[in-house]
Amino acid sequence: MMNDTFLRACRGEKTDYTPVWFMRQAGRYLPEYQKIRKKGTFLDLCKTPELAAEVTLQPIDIFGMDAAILFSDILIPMEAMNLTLEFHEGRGPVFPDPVRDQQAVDNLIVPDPDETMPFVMETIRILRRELKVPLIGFSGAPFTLATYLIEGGSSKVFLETKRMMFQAPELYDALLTKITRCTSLYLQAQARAGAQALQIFDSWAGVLAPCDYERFALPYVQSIIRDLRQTTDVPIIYFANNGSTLLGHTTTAGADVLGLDWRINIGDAIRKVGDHAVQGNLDPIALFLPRDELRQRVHRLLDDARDARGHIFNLGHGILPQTPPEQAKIAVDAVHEYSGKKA
Ligand SMILES: Cc1c2[nH]c(c1CCC(=O)O)Cc1[nH]c(c(CCC(=O)O)c1C)Cc1[nH]c(c(CCC(=O)O)c1C)Cc1[nH]c(c(C)c1CCC(=O)O)C2
Repeated sequence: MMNDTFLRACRGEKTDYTPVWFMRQAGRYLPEYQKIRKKGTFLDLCKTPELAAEVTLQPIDIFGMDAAILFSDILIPMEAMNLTLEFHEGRGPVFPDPVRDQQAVDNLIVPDPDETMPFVMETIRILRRELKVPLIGFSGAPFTLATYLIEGGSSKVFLETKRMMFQAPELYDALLTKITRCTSLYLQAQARAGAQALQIFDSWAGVLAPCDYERFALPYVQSIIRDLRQTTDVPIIYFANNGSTLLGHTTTAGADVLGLDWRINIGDAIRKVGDHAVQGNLDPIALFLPRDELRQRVHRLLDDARDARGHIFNLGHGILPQTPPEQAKIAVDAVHEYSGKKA
């Protein structure tokens, strides 16, 4: 029997209880992950379907989340676009050749996802055979992906990205248009392979002024979602991190579900986003609260979200590597018990 509570909540249908999963739920806070990760590099793990599937399943088996998220990374398709991608321990992703001029944009290809990323599609097929909860596929949003390409890795102030927007808007648009096409095809391929929902991560949307978000980030997300609506009916989740001041815009992205970070009260957000389902939004560091306070936090969040047209409990951003696994368990159980899941 398939547990479809998560998919029903995405579509705004009534559910017996509130479904829960955590962004970055497969990862370094789990000793079980560390054990497999030790055998090779992060990119090797992403590209080995049996192992990627195994680490995807770990949090489901350990904590009983209501959805699984494919183990991969938003930057994997950037490699397929013809870029060199490295992960440096302690520093995160690095693109040694940043994309900052016309020639670098011309060098990018729009890859066939089935040919260039067969390991992703194979991981999805393995997972669909093994899972009893829905599988979420994902991508980065074009703006967020572009920041890594233009900056050459992670950034704090995004000077090079904003400089390109403001001083070379045509170059910026050419780059974003290629990333958008790649992402659209990549998500469609994930749905064809068996992904049952798709999440678009816009991790850096919140660094933009609303007028720049509207011009330089939102149209590309809208374009991807329009394409997806032509080819698949899986629910689409759009997570614009640090985006509570952008809700007037993000509601026009075309998604079924809006992901929320923790900087806004979820009840206030629900009043603003009308007929969308919402996903979120516990501060990931609230998982470090003493047990009873953590449980109370979870209860309060569920109370605040009671008028939602669909609520998927999640963190407001990814779970931190330092999180004690037993604290994740307390939160998942609290969501299930308080929202009425039968044992
Ligand atoms: C911005 C971003 C990235 N990747 C991702 C985002 C968007 C979400 C967010 O905002 O957090 C998305 C992502 N990355 C990973 C997943 C797997 C699925 C899951 O959520 O469990 C997902 C959905 C695995 C990962 N992606 C990465 C790891 C750690 C790799 C390791 O094991 O050493 C994992 C498990 C590496 C990664 N990947 C990225 C960074 C900045 C880093 C290094 C920083 C860090 O260490 O947290 C880019």
